[in-house]
Amino acid sequence: MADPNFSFLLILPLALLLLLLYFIFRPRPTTIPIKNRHVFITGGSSGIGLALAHLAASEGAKVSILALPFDKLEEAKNYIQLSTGIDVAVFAADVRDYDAVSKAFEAAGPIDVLVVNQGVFVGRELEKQGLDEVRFMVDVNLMGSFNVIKAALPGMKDRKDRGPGSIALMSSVAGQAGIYGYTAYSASKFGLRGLAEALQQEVIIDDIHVSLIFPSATDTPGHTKETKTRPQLINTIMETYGTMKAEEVAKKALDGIKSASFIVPCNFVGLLLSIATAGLSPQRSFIMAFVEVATAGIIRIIALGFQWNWYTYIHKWHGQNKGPKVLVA
Ligand SMILES: NC(=O)C1=CN([C@@H]2O[C@H](COP(=O)(O)OP(=O)(O)OC[C@H]3O[C@@H](n4cnc5c(N)ncnc54)[C@H](OP(=O)(O)O)[C@@H]3O)[C@@H](O)[C@H]2O)C=CC1
Ligand SMILES: CCCCCCCCCCCCCCCC(=O)[C@@H](N)CO
Repeated sequence: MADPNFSFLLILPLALLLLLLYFIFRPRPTTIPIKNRHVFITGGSSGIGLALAHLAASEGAKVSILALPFDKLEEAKNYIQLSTGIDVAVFAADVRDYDAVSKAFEAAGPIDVLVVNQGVFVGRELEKQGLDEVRFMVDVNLMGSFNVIKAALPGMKDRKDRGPGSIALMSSVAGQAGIYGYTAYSASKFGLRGLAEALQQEVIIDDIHVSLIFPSATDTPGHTKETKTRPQLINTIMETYGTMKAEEVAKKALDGIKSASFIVPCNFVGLLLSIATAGLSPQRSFIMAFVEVATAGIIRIIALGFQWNWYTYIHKWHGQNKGPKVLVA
């Protein structure tokens, strides 16, 4: 049997740490109701956005979706209406066009939950990627999110006695770690994190709660299209981590929004990454804060293990087994 004094010495500091974190963790927990609320989803015509729109409608939300003016928008509306019986409002706009986005929000009326989900991705090494493709990703994923939030925020702030609001941003695990072939995409998604961390401080007094969602690779029309054109090296690296279903990601995302979590991982790898990159992000669960503090060292070792694995792999791919070639004069 362990010496009781020894157990006490071990448990006491942990208990004190838990107590300290309980007093300091901010912002305080809250919950975001979904039933009978107006949930507005950009990029709601396909993949993760469509699955989320369907799930929110089936939980009794009034759902609006925004996407480019293609047939998919009407198809999505009919699909959700047929399977849930809930009427869906659709708005055709390019998130890169602020005026068009603004008009959509004027027509949509007050929003309780805004999900900024639209996104484009073309995996390719920067050297082989044109600046037009780089700009495309930054414009749609990052600037497009600014356009959407700027256009929606005044109406969301004006909500009188409507209960807590939410702004959720769809990032990616490539927005937590830089991944080979994703210089532009990762930059656009890392950008969302700065936006989200600062925005949460600005809108907390309006009872608006920001969530940043980090899906791993997910089986969607956008993903299927991308895997056909991206370099084989990316496909091989990604294969290790598997692919989630859009419905699974939607469930994790909606649960994260409901519990007003700032960081929302969607699978185990995402959870590891969330702890590894906790940094100065808000934390609404003191238990998670405790996990972050208690595992910081070991998580860093695991992260370094991943880097070791990736770099070894990249060198092998280029026909080198022992790391970078050293030029000897
Ligand atoms: N699938 C994956 O592996 C992962 C995806 N993500 C992120 O999840 C989000 C959704 O991705 P996913 O469902 O896979 O993608 P899809 O390509 O299947 O769907 C993207 C959605 O965004 C809309 N969209 C694209 N460009 C614009 C634009 N300029 N203006 C308005 N709407 C636009 C599309 O509309 P339209 O159909 O009209 O073009 C569509 O509704 C993205 O932000 C993506 O970065 C994150 C991690 C992994
Ligand atoms: C401490 C622990 C560290 C764990 C690191 C694990 C890294 C996982 C990499 C998963 C690759 C999925 C990228 C999705 C890119 C994307 O967003 C898609 N749109 C592109 O298809």
